[in-house]
Amino acid sequence: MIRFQSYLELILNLLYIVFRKIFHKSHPYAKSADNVFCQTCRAYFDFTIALNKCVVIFFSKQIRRDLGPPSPYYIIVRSDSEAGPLEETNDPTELIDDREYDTVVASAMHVTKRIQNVQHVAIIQPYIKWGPRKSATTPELMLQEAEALVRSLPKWNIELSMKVPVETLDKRQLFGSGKLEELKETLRARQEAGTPLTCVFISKGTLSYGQKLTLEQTFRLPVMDRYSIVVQILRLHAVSMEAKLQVALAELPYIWSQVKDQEGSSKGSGRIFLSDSQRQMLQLRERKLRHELTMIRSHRELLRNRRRQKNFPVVAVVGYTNAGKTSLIKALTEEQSLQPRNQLFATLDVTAHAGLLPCKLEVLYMDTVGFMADIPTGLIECFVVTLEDAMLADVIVHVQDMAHENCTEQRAHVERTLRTLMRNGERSLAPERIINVGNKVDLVADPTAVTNKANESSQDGRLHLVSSHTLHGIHELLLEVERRVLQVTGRQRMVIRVPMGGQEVAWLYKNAAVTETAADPSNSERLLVSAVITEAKLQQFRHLFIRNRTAG
Ligand SMILES: Nc1nc2c(ncn2[C@@H]2O[C@H](COP(=O)(O)OP(=O)(O)OP(=O)(O)O)[C@@H](O)[C@H]2O)c(=O)[nH]1
Ligand SMILES: [Mg+2]
Repeated sequence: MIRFQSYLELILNLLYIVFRKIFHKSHPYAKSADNVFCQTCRAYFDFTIALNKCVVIFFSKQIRRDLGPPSPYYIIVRSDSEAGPLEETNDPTELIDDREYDTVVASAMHVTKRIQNVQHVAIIQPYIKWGPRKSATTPELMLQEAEALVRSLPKWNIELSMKVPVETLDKRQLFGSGKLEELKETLRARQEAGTPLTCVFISKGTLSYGQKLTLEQTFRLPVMDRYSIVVQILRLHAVSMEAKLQVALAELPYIWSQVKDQEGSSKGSGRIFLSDSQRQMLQLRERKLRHELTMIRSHRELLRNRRRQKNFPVVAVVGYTNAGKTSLIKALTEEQSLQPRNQLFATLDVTAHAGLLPCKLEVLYMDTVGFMADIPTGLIECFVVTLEDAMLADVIVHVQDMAHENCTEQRAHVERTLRTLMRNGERSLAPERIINVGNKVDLVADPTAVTNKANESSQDGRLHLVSSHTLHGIHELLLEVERRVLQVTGRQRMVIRVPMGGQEVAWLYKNAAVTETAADPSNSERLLVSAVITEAKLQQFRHLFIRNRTAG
């Protein structure tokens, strides 16, 4: 493979092109930029992205030999902005079933299509013992969360879990030599005692290429970090094409960071070495994925506008993964098709579910992807598209798992993430838009003590205790949702007296949520219509009917 050693070499090559342009205008081998494969030459072009988005394509040594003339390289330089229209991906499934990509991702992340295969996992939870970078959570809870992640993958068995103190998580070697030898011995002893191990899960956001290489060489087992385990779970749970494409996009920053680490590391090569054509494939893949997701985003926008037109108030249900968001929506809407699962990241698609408030106003509840601490932002960013809908909701219900030991930390993490998301969004995180819900109280021995503690640390008002299983507190929560929806959307409940059989009733049915009609006991020609109506619609009603009537 040929690489430019210096700018001087590049300049010489550019001069060479000019020279060729003048004297040899149409060389048969000089193909246009994006033409990666040259059939005529029966060989490949090496290509790379270099210097200011310039795509530089040049022939390999082999081709130069075939070409004969003593010229150095043929290069074609073209700026990215000149690139032709993006190849349309008519069938996005091609992006999901791509064998060439599968090889790359399997070697970079150990992520595999054979998720359903049995795995025997050893979990190692590194934690910083003291200092400013010490986690607010205990090592025991961190390990529990790591175990819950592995349990979310069916047929993945936890054979061993350990907590290991470290000074810092960023050293080139995660564990010191002594500790590493100790861990190697523990794993070896387990294997010899008959416990098969197929991989080691180091519960750290992302391991650098160097860290992973050392660990794999020492343990002689594939090593995974949180990012790759979460991607594995997301792959398993992604149902819609949108979710699948988002997961696919979430994998790319990880692969690139490993490649970058590898290039920067003096240690060995070859493990996830990417050929130039594989790099090109990844770049093209990223463009296609972004293109597809942009189309999905505009489709979402369309749906959002339609919903707005229909004037349904929207209530987004957000929270830490496994807190019970799907279960709560099921309890609020009584929709039987919803399937809560005791798995992390069970829900990957934002879905809307219609429900009735006690005043009979129809609202849409949006189920969302759960949050989780220590997940690199690159992974979450891909799901921001789906969360955008949630952030535009009228009211946000933040569900918390009261039975979880780490409830307070989980709550703080979700609040932090919401604030970040809001910063980029159109709407502010005003306290009246947030309802805090403490779920799973049926599992808590002393709910009052838990509530008092939670309310003390709460920034956004009181916590509503519910159980999505026993339905305890659900009616009170519905009343609270109703109060907030009416407040935030400027709706009011009213009883309007209208003529029996007049146009007014039809108009109200069309433009407001009519909850009840009854004959007026004091006037047999009148009807009492109870409705929930926005201020704007009320003005319109007055303008259309009351003013006209007065004028008449
Ligand atoms: N005991 C009890 N279990 C609950 C309650 N609410 C939810 N669960 C259980 O908690 C687990 C997770 O529930 P889900 O509703 O899937 O949680 P989620 O927040 O939607 O999870 P993700 O979509 O994975 O982020 C399931 O096993 C539920 O049965 C509750 O009020 N009481
Ligand atoms: Mg869910």
